[in-house]
Amino acid sequence: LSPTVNFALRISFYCALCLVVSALAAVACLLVNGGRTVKNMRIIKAFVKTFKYFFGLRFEVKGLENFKVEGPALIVSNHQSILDMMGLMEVLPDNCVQVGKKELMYMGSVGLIMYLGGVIFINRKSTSSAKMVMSEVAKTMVTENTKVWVYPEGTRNCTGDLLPFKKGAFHLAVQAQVPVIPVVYSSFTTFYNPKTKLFTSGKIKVEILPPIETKGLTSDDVTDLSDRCFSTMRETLFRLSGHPGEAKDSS
Ligand SMILES: CCCCCCCC/C=C\CCCCCCCC(=O)SCCNC(=O)CCNC(=O)[C@H](O)C(C)(C)COP(=O)(O)OP(=O)(O)OC[C@H]1O[C@@H](n2cnc3c(N)ncnc32)[C@H](O)[C@@H]1OP(=O)(O)O
Ligand SMILES: CCCCCCCCCCCCCCCC(=O)OC[C@@H](O)COP(=O)(O)O
Repeated sequence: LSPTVNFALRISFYCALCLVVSALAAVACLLVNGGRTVKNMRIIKAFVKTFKYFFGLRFEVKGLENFKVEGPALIVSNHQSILDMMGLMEVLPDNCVQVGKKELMYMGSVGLIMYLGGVIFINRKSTSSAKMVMSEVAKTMVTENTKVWVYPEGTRNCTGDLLPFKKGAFHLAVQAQVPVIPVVYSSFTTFYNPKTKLFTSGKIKVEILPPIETKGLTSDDVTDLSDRCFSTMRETLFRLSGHPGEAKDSS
């Protein structure tokens, strides 16, 4: 098979798997929990955790104990590909919902399963409405004791580096006065590259970093908090991906 055909087949298979399994999982969620609730994430996680075996992907996870903070927290991680849903579900703590773009809601059964799992949809094209939704989330995550997972790059990026962070996630953490827990996935570039049509089996290193406290911080500290997270995550990304040189060059 030519690499292009092989890539197309594997990606199509991934999408088909997501669509079919989402439909099955939606039935399970409705039967068990009856509607939209973060409790459904446990069911979704159990299904998605089997996907890695179809693609020969292995996860090596470090730092899971850093999720064991009492109460709500904001989790931020790097976003490389639609394949990230496997890595997300590999480590997802209980009572945790994700922030996603609203377009995802219209992906058939995949949109339905996200809705049932409690995913918070934002309109990226309207900063003011996205900010409003996220301020609301800052309140509910405290009263309902949930964790929130945000991809602060705001879009997929499979270059082996990080895009500059959007601020919304860090405003959210400061408004809710909850700790920020960074999670870093090693670069996919050795086994997955949509530009060169590469998609083979591979190993992904995942590291959950220690929580960064935000108690007492105000909106004036958001940029600083975001910059701190960015530099620790970028360093970790290069270390996990085995490019220690790049970490030095980039200062
Ligand atoms: C069973 C099988 C199933 C198979 C299938 C699997 C299903 C699995 C189920 C479930 C998994 C679900 C997985 C979902 C995955 C989704 C992934 C995505 O969709 S990633 C895209 C969306 N995510 C984001 O975009 C990040 C969040 N974005 C932000 O936070 C942005 O900041 C945003 C949208 C709020 C604004 O973006 P701006 O482009 O306008 O950029 P800015 O620079 O950040 O903001 C502009 C100004 O507004 C201020 N600002 C932002 N937020 C603020 C706030 N809350 N309060 C006050 N000021 C704020 C900022 O400080 C900035 O101002 P100054 O430049 O600093 O002066
Ligand atoms: C109506 C039928 C539509 C068919 C859809 C095919 C199903 C595809 C399944 C893939 C499911 C994986 C979930 C993907 C979540 C994700 O990773 O979204 C990417 C966006 O966050 C980032 O936005 P951007 O990079 O800016 O497009």
